[in-house]
Amino acid sequence: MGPRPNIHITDPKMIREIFLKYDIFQKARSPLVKLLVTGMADYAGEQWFKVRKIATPAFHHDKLKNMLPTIHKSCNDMLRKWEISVSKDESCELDVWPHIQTLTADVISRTAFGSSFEEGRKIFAVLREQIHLLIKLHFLLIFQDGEPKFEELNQLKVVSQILYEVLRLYSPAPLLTRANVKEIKLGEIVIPPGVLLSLPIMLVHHDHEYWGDDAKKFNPDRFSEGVSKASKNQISFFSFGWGPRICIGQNFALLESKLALAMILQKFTFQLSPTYMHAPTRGVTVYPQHGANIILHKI
Ligand code: HEM
Repeated sequence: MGPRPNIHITDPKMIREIFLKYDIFQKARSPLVKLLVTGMADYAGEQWFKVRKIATPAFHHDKLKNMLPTIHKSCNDMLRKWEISVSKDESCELDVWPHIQTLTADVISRTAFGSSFEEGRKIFAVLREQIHLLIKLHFLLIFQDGEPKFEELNQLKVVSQILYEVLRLYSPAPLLTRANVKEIKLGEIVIPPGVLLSLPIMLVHHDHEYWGDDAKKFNPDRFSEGVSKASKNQISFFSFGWGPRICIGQNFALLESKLALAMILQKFTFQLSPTYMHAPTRGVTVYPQHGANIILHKI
């Protein structure tokens, strides 16, 4: 679309090269996204390097561990509301999508503002522009294949596998874009400067060549030996991007999702509502167009 040539790159080797040469293949965003997202995710060169260096310790394992009680509080608030909803009949139908959106916003404001001012200031500088990225706890979409297999879910390993499989099938960012700042050879192709390169996560994530015959199926087992062994090619999964500019918040997002899911499953069982319509669509991120209606049963 438009006057700029745009090449879709689906070859994992080329995708890897684009992510590694991040100073040549720079992030390219539409003016609309630029309006919504400013900050580290949009910086390049020296400016990016400095901010990333400052922000990285805020996402260190120990820091995340300390955030756990805060995330726990936010999850509890959500679950309390669900308990009130089911209290009369021991079950009820609920569109949980707005609840999940509130949870992600709540966790971010508590973790960013609730910690010491200095720390909060640093984290918030990073998080401010990323709130939209947080609205992506897509675990409910796992129901697309019928009944969920939740019996084994008391093990966090299984929860991780489920989260990765949901991120594979419904990557919140379905496509990443780059533009090269100078002429460069990519594989056998010479690319003049300014060409748009689209990295279609959704296409690569659904490709039979890398994921096998069941590529379109929900099968968390494929992640049983970790992300790198889940597909035939090391870089076939890149919901969080890849390389030096990989998502800084990925462990934060996974921690929050795991905890939320584990807590929900301790208090509720659920089934898909007959009114649920499976129609994931793309806004700023991929989201369930008609909400996520489920029937909750209190345990
Ligand atoms: C499921 C949740 C998330 C997904 C799928 C996701 C996805 C991504 C992706 C694909 C990128 C790379 C974009 C590119 O290369 O063009 C990215 C970068 C980034 N993400 Fe996330 N993200 C998530 C959660 C978060 C959270 C929770 C935070 C902050 C707390 C965050 C902060 C960032 C930042 C700051 C960058 C830019 C990093 C850099 O340029 O060095 N993300 N994210």
